[in-house]
Amino acid sequence: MPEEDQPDPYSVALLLDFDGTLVEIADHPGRVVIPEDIRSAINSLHKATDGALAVISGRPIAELDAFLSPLRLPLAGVHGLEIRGPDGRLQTHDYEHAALDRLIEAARIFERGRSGLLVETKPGSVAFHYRQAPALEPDVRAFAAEMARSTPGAQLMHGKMVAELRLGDRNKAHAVDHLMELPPFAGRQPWFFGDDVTDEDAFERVNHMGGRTFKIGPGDSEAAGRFADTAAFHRWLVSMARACADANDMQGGHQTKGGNRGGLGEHAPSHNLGSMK
Ligand SMILES: O=P(O)(O)OC[C@H]1O[C@H](O[C@H]2O[C@H](CO)[C@@H](O)[C@H](O)[C@H]2O)[C@H](O)[C@@H](O)[C@@H]1O
Repeated sequence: MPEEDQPDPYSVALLLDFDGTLVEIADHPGRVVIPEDIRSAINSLHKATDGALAVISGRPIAELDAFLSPLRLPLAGVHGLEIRGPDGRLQTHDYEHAALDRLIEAARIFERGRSGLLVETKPGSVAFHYRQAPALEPDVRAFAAEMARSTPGAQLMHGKMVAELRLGDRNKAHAVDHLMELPPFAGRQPWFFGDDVTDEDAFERVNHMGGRTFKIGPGDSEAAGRFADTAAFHRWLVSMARACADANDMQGGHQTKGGNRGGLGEHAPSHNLGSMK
């Protein structure tokens, strides 16, 4: 890995997508599992960066908390509609609740008799998962497009085996903007990691901010860097966390600039931080 691809925990903010990035894609949204070494690496890197690590996901914050427990991290949920900053304060962007009720009602009717279709309802959003019935894709896309046309303020997004209708005019770029204005994120270089088309808004924004962007897996992307798959990203994340822990041990776990980060010391070489392969 080139030296410039090795983050210095003192100066970067790590922004991580959840599905396909921190967890492997599963056949059902409720069946994802966060590997213990990844939970532990996230915890170490959250400390090493003085708290400048956040998860930015399409899932609601309550679900992310449940999967990540006992970690309690800065989070952006439902593609930026919900944000919980480092101080623990939750902010929710407004949307028309009556419009969501109408979307849910129509979705439930559409779902009837379509075996394998999963309708997921979230604050400000309805998602139609067809992973268990891929033949439904054209039908789902046509229905979701029609609902988007007939619902003022609805945005249609296509993710991995899912079509999603969102209200509230937010996307992951807004989440990046919001978090990067807050300490300890402010003033750091954002590094964003994601696997899906729903991460593209954030890739563009982070590129524009002079940050680093990494796409996980195949597919066209605005991201400048790439990991072959989720497993490759996990190896890199774990090696980076280990390097931070080793650097901290070398310092005897002493207080470093900004507190006891459990991270690399001010003068530690950045090439300790592992490889992307
Ligand atoms: O922004 P993310 O953290 O990547 O979340 C995107 C969506 O992830 C979930 O759906 C996806 O993952 C499921 C589990 O692996 C998979 O079964 C599904 O096909 C994928 O689309 C989640 O259910 C959605 O709410 C998120 O928006």
